[in-house]
Order: sequence, then C-alpha cells, then structure tokens
Amino acid sequence: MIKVAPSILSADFSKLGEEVAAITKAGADMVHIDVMDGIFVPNITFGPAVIKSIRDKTDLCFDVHLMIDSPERYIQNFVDAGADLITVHAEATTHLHRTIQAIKAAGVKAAVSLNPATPVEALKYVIDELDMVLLMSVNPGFGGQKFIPSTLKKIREVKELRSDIDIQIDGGITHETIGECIEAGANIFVAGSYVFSGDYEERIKNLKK
Ligand SMILES: O=C(CO)[C@@H](O)[C@H](O)COP(=O)(O)O
Ligand SMILES: [Fe+2]
Repeated sequence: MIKVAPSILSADFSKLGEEVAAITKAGADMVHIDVMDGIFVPNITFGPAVIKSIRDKTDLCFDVHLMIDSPERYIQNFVDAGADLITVHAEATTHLHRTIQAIKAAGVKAAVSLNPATPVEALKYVIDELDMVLLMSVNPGFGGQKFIPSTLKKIREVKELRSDIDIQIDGGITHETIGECIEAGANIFVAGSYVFSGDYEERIKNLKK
C-alpha cells in the first residue's frame, strides 16, 4: 500500500497546529517532520518543543527525519516530544548500529536515511534492524528541489538487500515523479511543496492514484 507523508517543512509555520489537523483531514498517512541543525545541513528548522506543541493535533504517526549531527544525543528528547518513527542519517553518526539500537530501546520505530551520494552498501550490516529506509532524492536541507533520477537505481538496490523493507522517498515527489519510484519498489512518499502548494486533499489523492 502506498503511503503519503506530507512534510510540514512547507506548511505555514505561523499556524502549524492547524496545518497538521488539515493534512490529517485531507488523507495523509503520516506527518513528516524535518529537523535541521544548521550543521549537518545548511538550514535550521525546529526541535522537540515545537513537535510536542503539535502532538495533540493528530493521531497520525509522527515521522521525525533528523538531519542533525550526532543524532544519538537527542533520541530521548524526540521520543518524549511524541515521535513514533525516528530516522537518522548514516552520514551523521559514527556509530550507526548503536544509534539504531538506542532508538528501538526508546520504544519507537527506527529508520536510516542516505544522502543522494551515499551508496546503498552503507545499509548492508544494519538493514535487518530497521523498520524503514529513507532514500533522499534531493540533497537534504530544503524543500522544493528537483528529484534526482539516480534514486531509482538505489530503490532497486535496497529491494535486493531486503525485499520486505518499507522504502520512503524524500525530495521532489510530485504526481509526475511518484510513478517511477513505485515501479522501482518504494512505498512511502514524503511530499512537501507539492502537497502544500495546492488543495491538500486533491494533491494527496493525485499522489495515491
Ligand atoms: O527532508 C527534506 C529536505 O531536506 C524533505 O522532507 C523536504 O521537505 C521535501 O520537500 P519537497 O521536495 O517535497 O518540497
Ligand atoms: Fe525529510
């Protein structure tokens, strides 16, 4: 089944709670929350306090995408804030396996993300521990960028490593780019600018069909 996870990076921050309620009503399957620290990526967004403030606006899964250096330092803070699924970047932590164990020990689902230039081999010795793999289809840091086509090959490579794993694609997803990702084997789609620049319900429906 195809799932759509609107990224609130493209929402109106001045009314974030209402935006989360609106995408829930519009048929979103998860809420994708992009946390950026200005070090791992050249942008800064929000932290646990903001996430906690919107937790009671929806019952949907809070899919927290950590684009922060050494994410192991903050796992418990994001769990306490209401995260259901925590994604860390393989490039951001020295001890990836230990970080995954820490996420699971904290009682939430664990995923690993790879930047566009990072080979799928980076997942080889941790993939059996994971609930999901996130493949970045743009360089992380900003919404509204163009989909990088080499992601399609990476989707197939992840499938070869573990055929039953959820594969989430993040960056440049629209009604035009989603189809080839589904064909390659991905099943969860983050969409920021595409969903938030139109009628939310119509845009989510377009992606699902
Ligand atoms: O993690 C990121 C960006 O680093 C994403 O989640 C973006 O928010 C996706 O935005 P669009 O490409 O869909 O506009
Ligand atoms: Fe993201």
